Amino acid sequence: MTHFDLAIIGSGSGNSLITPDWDGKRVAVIDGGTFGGTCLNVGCIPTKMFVYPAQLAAAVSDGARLGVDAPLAGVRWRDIRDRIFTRIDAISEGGRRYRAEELENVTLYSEYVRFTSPHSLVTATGEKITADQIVVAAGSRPVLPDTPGMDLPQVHTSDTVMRVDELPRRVLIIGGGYIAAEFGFVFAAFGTEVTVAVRSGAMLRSLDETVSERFTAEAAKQWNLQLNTTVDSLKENADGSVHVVLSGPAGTQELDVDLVLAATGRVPNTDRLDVAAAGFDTREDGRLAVDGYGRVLSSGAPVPGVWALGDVSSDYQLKHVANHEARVVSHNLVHPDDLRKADHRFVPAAVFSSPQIASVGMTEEEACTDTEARGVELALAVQEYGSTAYGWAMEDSTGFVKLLAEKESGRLLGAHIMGHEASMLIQPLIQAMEFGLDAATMARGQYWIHPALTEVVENALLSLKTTEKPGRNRL
Ligand SMILES: Cc1cc2nc3c(=O)[nH]c(=O)nc-3n(C[C@H](O)[C@H](O)[C@H](O)COP(=O)(O)OP(=O)(O)OC[C@H]3O[C@@H](n4cnc5c(N)ncnc54)[C@H](O)[C@@H]3O)c2cc1C
Ligand SMILES: NC(=O)c1ccc[n+]([C@@H]2O[C@H](COP(=O)([O-])OP(=O)(O)OC[C@H]3O[C@@H](n4cnc5c(N)ncnc54)[C@H](O)[C@@H]3O)[C@@H](O)[C@H]2O)c1
Repeated sequence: MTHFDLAIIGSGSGNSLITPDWDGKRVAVIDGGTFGGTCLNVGCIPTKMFVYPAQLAAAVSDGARLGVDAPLAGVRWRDIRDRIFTRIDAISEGGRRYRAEELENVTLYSEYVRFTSPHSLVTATGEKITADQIVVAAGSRPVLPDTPGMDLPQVHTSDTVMRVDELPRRVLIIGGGYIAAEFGFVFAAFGTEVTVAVRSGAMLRSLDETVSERFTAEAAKQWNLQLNTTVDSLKENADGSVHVVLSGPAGTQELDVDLVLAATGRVPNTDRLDVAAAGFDTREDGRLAVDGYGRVLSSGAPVPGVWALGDVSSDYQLKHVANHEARVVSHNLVHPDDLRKADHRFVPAAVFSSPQIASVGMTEEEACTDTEARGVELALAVQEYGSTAYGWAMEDSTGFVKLLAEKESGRLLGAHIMGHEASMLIQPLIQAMEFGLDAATMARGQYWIHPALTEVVENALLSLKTTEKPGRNRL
């Protein structure tokens, strides 16, 4: 039995908890997977490193529309893959080595672990660990549908698909969420024939309805998008390809593909931690239950010295949220008399597909319910990229900014952007929401560079027709 001041389960966002506050104290970092967790190894970072070259390839193909004829000579998948993972694997290994070998007060256990009581753990090889404080940052993992044939080696999840040896000629993606949207774009831009099978009638259904509707329409132009469709079975053909049977509105369809990507959501890793042995509460979807300070709950009450953060417990499976929660827990671990709460009021997210999407705050449906319940009027504006000078330059016909605000106060309730660099355009709107800047002041209280694409945000704010008086001088 080895005792620590702090034990951290998970080296993703959990790794950032080892601040100078812990110098001279005994810390255990426990991770049975690849050091650095999901975002670094199989998530945000490698996907975006594929998305960027995909954008280059797509821009070349799109050039003819603007009078630039530049044929795409080819995409070197292996070179792209190796460049990405040479860089990432070195970062992961460097982080592992630093924790395992260079920090004297830190012990790294490269094993999976489970609870035996609220403050004691046992590793897969039977090593017993106890700690005064434990942080569960064990993340989530992909979940596969129970379709016959899902165990074929040609079936991948986001954990493995980025490392395949060859760019597949034909891909089936199952699911209509974030991962389907991003990988659909990457594969299609690289020249793969992409079929996306979605159970419901639209992609990205968790997002604002206008975004979901318009993105689905754009996706249908780029991929063989099969809506209201289930995958009935997958079978290996003699040539190593996969025979797929789908059921949809047109009846049964059959097709052959070279690779299948299951992008059907992620489940928290709580079930592998035996949290029942520690008496911790879980939510209906399996997440570990925490309070606003990140304290793990047991029968609704915080367990002293046990914390959780990130995908294993959060309402959001997003890295910037896991990072924020890690900062909150990091503070709370060493300031028991001055606990901080996580701020989940305005959590933004972006989907790095084509078109790109970014959103923050309420969807239209949520804003309608919210304003109705509070008896206030809702203001809504949809501003097309194509209505601004930069939109003309791009000959853009799909991008838009949608804003939702309280009519009288001009307080922004939600912002949704689809189009070129949506993830960057949204940042001033996130800032306005977080710092309470009203729409009219935001629109007229500052200069907007002409003719930058940000003018579409300025015009969307002006189009809101809120009735409030701007709080600062008009420019
Ligand atoms: C393909 C993909 C793309 C993504 N893109 C984005 C993006 O662009 N932007 C964004 O904000 N988010 C993105 N995400 C989500 C983001 O990666 C996660 O929200 C984030 O990484 C979660 O961090 P975490 O610290 O909670 O968990 P993780 O980083 O998953 O860390 C958990 C660690 O715990 C270890 N572990 C689990 N169980 C045990 C156990 N019992 N014992 C010991 N160790 C254990 C695991 O091995 C893992 O290393 C993406 C996710 C995926 C899959
Ligand atoms: N850019 C980003 O921030 C980013 C990118 C990728 C992933 N992520 C995070 O990772 C999470 C997981 O991504 P994801 O795309 O796997 O999940 P998701 O929840 O976004 O989408 C899952 C999709 O699979 C469908 N589905 C679920 N079970 C199914 C089944 N049995 N058969 C057919 N379809 C099924 C759902 O209806 C949905 O369309 C995301 O929710 C997101 O939080 C974020």
